[in-house]
Amino acid sequence: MSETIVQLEDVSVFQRENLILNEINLEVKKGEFVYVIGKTGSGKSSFMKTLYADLPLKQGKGKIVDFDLKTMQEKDIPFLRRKLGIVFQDFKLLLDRNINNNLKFVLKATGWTDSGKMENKIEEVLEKVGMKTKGFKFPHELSGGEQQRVAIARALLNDPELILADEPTGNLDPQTSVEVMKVLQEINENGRTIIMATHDYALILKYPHKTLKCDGSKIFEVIQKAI
Ligand SMILES: Nc1ncnc2c1ncn2[C@@H]1O[C@H](COP(=O)(O)OP(=O)(O)OP(=O)(O)O)[C@@H](O)[C@H]1O
Repeated sequence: MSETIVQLEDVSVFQRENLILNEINLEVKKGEFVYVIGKTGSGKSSFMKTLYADLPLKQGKGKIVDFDLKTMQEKDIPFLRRKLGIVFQDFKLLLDRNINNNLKFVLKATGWTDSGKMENKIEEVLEKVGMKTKGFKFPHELSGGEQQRVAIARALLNDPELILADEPTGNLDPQTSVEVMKVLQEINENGRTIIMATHDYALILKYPHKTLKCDGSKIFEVIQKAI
């Protein structure tokens, strides 16, 4: 029986007092790759934020990688985030240090202390995204696609059970988007669960996966032809 990574029952998503999405019922199993699509302002980011507990779950039931979104407290959030790898559109690398030190910073912040182990882990994740030789470079010395690959490497540092990617190709040209997508695809083929919000229909057609659409305060599965 495959493991459930996300389970939402009758969930509503609010931004302040405004209802953005409601009646969300969803199950994501280990190893799935799921897209979240929808027009600007339809609630994709709000949905993703609910999953990583940036927006509190006020209505409905939600479980994500063993955490109960309804009952979890502020102090539990860092522990949830350690089980997730989060990738944003704007990379969010620290500009004042090189790639190795960006990754080391995250490892130290999440409790790693052994220098040798940290170095091995950094090499391992950079290799996974094809950036093994670039660890000494600063973010501004890398292209957008390379920076996003580093951001994906950073998301892999703590072997997350789920990767949440919010418009990861939003700042990239079509060719670079495909390269970044290939990295995500490979990570998924190695068993990692991925939920990715995107506007990029070309990518969805090229790499078809289960697709959820946000529209009219609802989120529902669509088949390729209907996108
Ligand atoms: N911090 C906030 N405070 C209040 N309202 C917000 C906030 N963030 C988003 N909203 C509102 O919530 C709605 C959904 O926004 P959201 O960012 O989730 O949409 P989206 O589908 O991700 O859009 P985009 O594709 O442009 O990123 C919009 O009406 C937006 O104005």
